[in-house]
Amino acid sequence: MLDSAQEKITAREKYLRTLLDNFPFMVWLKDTKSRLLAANTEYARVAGVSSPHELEGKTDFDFFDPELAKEYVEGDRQAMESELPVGTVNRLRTADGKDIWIESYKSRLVIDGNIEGTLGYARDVTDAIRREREYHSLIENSPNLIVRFDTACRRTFVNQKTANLYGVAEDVLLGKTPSEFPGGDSAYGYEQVVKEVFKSGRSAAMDLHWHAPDGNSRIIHIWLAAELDASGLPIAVIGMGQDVTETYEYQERIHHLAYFDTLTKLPNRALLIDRVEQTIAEAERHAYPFGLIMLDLDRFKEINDTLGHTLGDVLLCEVASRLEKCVRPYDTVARLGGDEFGILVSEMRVPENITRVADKVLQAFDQPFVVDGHDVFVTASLGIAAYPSDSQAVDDLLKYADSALFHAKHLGRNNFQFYSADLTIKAAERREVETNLRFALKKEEFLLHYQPLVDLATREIIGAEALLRWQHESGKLIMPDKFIGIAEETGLIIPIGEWVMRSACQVAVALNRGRPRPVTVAVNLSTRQFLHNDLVSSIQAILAETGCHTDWIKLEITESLLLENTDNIQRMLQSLSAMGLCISIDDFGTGYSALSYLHRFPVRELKIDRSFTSDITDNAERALIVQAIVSLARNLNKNVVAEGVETLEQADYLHKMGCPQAQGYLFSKPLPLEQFLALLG
Ligand SMILES: Nc1nc2c(ncn2[C@@H]2O[C@@H]3COP(=O)(O)O[C@H]4[C@@H](O)[C@H](n5cnc6c(=O)[nH]c(N)nc65)O[C@@H]4COP(=O)(O)O[C@H]3[C@H]2O)c(=O)[nH]1
Repeated sequence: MLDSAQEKITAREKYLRTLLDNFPFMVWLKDTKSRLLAANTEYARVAGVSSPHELEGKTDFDFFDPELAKEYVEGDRQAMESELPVGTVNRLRTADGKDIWIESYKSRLVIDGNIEGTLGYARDVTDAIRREREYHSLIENSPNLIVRFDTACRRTFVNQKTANLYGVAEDVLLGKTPSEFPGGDSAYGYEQVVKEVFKSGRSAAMDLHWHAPDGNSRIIHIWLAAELDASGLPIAVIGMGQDVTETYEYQERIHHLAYFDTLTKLPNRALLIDRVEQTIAEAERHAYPFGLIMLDLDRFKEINDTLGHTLGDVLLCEVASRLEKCVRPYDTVARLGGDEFGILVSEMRVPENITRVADKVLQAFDQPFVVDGHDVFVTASLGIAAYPSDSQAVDDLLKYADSALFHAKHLGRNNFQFYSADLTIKAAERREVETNLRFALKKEEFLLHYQPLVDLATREIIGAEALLRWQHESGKLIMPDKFIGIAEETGLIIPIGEWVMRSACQVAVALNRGRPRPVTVAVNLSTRQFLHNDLVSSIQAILAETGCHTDWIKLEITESLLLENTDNIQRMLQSLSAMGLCISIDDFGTGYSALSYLHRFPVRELKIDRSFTSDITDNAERALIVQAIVSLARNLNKNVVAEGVETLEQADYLHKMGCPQAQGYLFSKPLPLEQFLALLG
C-alpha cells in the first residue's frame, strides 16, 4: 500500500520534472537570498551548465554579467515586497556568447504563509523585440506621416514625421482629435473622414490642406484604413499621409503651362475649348444661349514692326487686361496666339445681348494704349458665333466665329459681325433703335393708341388701354415689342413711362369731362419703373398736375413684378392702391402663378392673357382654365377682363362664363386718339 503511494509520488515528481525540463521557458525557484533552489534545463542551457542540479545554491552572479546579476537580485527583492508579479525585459549574454533579450516575471514564493523566496520564469523574446524594433524603425524612418486614432477620433499614436509637420512634440498631439489640435476647417474635415471610416469600415483618401501659423502651407494626401478586431469591427483608424505639396505645385505649373498663355497669363486656346465644352454641357441643362467671340487686332503686324517685339508684347498685355474688363468674372477671355483673342460670353438671356459685349469691346479700343510713354491707337475686328442657333458643337462654333471675323475684316475692320447674317442685322437694328430712342422723346415721336375696353353684357365701350407707339422720323410706326425691352435695359423707360402716364391722364380728363359714368384709361407699367423709387410720387404729381381722378386710371402690371416680392414693391403698390388707383394684372396666367400673391397684394383686376382667349372655343382645356380664372376672380371679388377677343363666338362664350369685360380686335384694334373718340361717341 505504502509502496504504491510512494510509487505515485515518485511518478508525479518525474512528470513534473519532465514538464519543467521540456518547458521552453526558464523556470526557477530562489530562496530569500536569491540562491537558486531549483531550475529547469532551459535555465541550465542559458547559464552554460550541463545539468539543472549544478545550479542549486548558486546565484545569478555565478553565471551572468555582474551588472545584470545585480538587476536580477534587485528584481527578486522587489518581487518579494510586491503582491503582484514583477516583469522586466533585459539584455543578456548567454554562456555561448549570444546576446539575447529576456522577458522575465517574478513573484513571491509563499510556503505555509511565509515568504520563502521567489519563483520566476523567463523567455527569450529576441525575435519579438527585433520585429518590434524593425516596425518601429520602419515607422520612424518612413517618409510618411503615420497616425492612429481611437474610436473617439483621438490620436493614440503619431510618428515623428507627423509631429514635425505640426511643429510640436508628439505628446501635444496624443490624446487629441484633429479638431482639438490643430483645429480649423480642414482639421474638422479630416475628422469627419476618420469618423466615416469608423462607420463604414471602408478605407478612404483625402487631401489635407495645412496652413502653419508661420504662413507656410502644405498639402498632405492621406489614406485612412480601419484596424479591425477579431469580430471584424473597427477599433482604430490608421492614417498614412504623404506631403504632396511639391507634386501639387508641379502639377499646377504643368497645368498652367498647358492651359495658359505665358505672355498675357490669359487662358490659351486649349482652355478656351475646354470651357466652351463645359458651357455647352451646362447650357444643355439650363437651355441658356451663349456666344463665342473671335477677336483680331487690326494691322497689328505694322504696329509690332514699328514698336519692336518687346513693346508689341507690352501692347498685347494691355489689350488682354482691357478685354478682361469688358466681361463678367465668369466669362473667359483667352489668347489664341499672336494678336488673336477669344471670348466666351456665357449665360445670356437673349442672344442679342452679346451685342452689348461686342460693343463694349470695340469701345475699349477707343482710348489709346500707353506703351513706353507713347499713345498707340489700335482697333479690333470681331466675329461672333451663337449657341445654339449657329451650332451646338465646339469645333463649328470656333470655325463660324472665325469666318465671321474674316467677314468683319473684309468689311473694313473695327466692327463686329455675327456668323448668322440675321443676328448681325438684328444687332444693327438694335443699336440704331437705342441711339434713336434717346432722342425720340425730345423730338416728340411717341404717341398713344387706345384699344377700347368693352362691357360684354351691353357691348358698350367703358374704357381703353393706352398702348405706346413710336412714330419714327422715317415715317415708320414702330410697335412697342421692338423698343420697350431696350428702353428698359437702358433706363429710358423712366422718362418714357412718365410721358405715357402724363398723356394718358390728360386724355382721361378730356374723356370724362361731362360724362356721367367714368371711362377708364389703362396704362402699362414695367418692373424697371418700380425699381426706380420715385414712381409713386411721380404718379401723384402727374395726377395733380393734370387734374385726373384716380377712378379714371388703371395701372397694368405683370405677374413677374409680384413674384419679385420685395417689401419695397409691396409698399409702392399699397400706396398706389390707397390713392384710389386700380391695380390690374396683365397677361394673367402666363407667369409662374403663385396664387398666394392675389391676397397679399392690392390687386383689383385680372386680365386674362390672349393666348388663353384665342382658342377658348376649340380647346376644352383652355376653356377650363379661363373658367377657373373667372370663378377665382369672382370669388376674390376682383374684376376680370379677357384680352385678345377676335371672334363673336369667343365673346359670347366668355359672357356665358361670367366674364364681364373684354378687349380685342373683334371690338377694335388699338386706335389713334381721334378715331377712338369717334368710336366712343
Ligand atoms: N393678336 C391680337 N393682338 C391684340 C388683340 N387685342 C389687343 N392686342 C394686342 O395685345 C397687346 C396688349 O397689350 P399688353 O398685353 O399690355 O402688351 C403690351 C405691353 O406689355 C407693352 N406696352 C405697350 N405700351 C406700353 C407702355 O406705355 N409702357 C410699357 N411699359 N409697356 C407697354 O407692349 C405690349 C404690346 O403692345 P401692342 O403691340 O400694342 O399689343 C397690344 C395689342 O395691340 C387681339 O384681338 N389680337
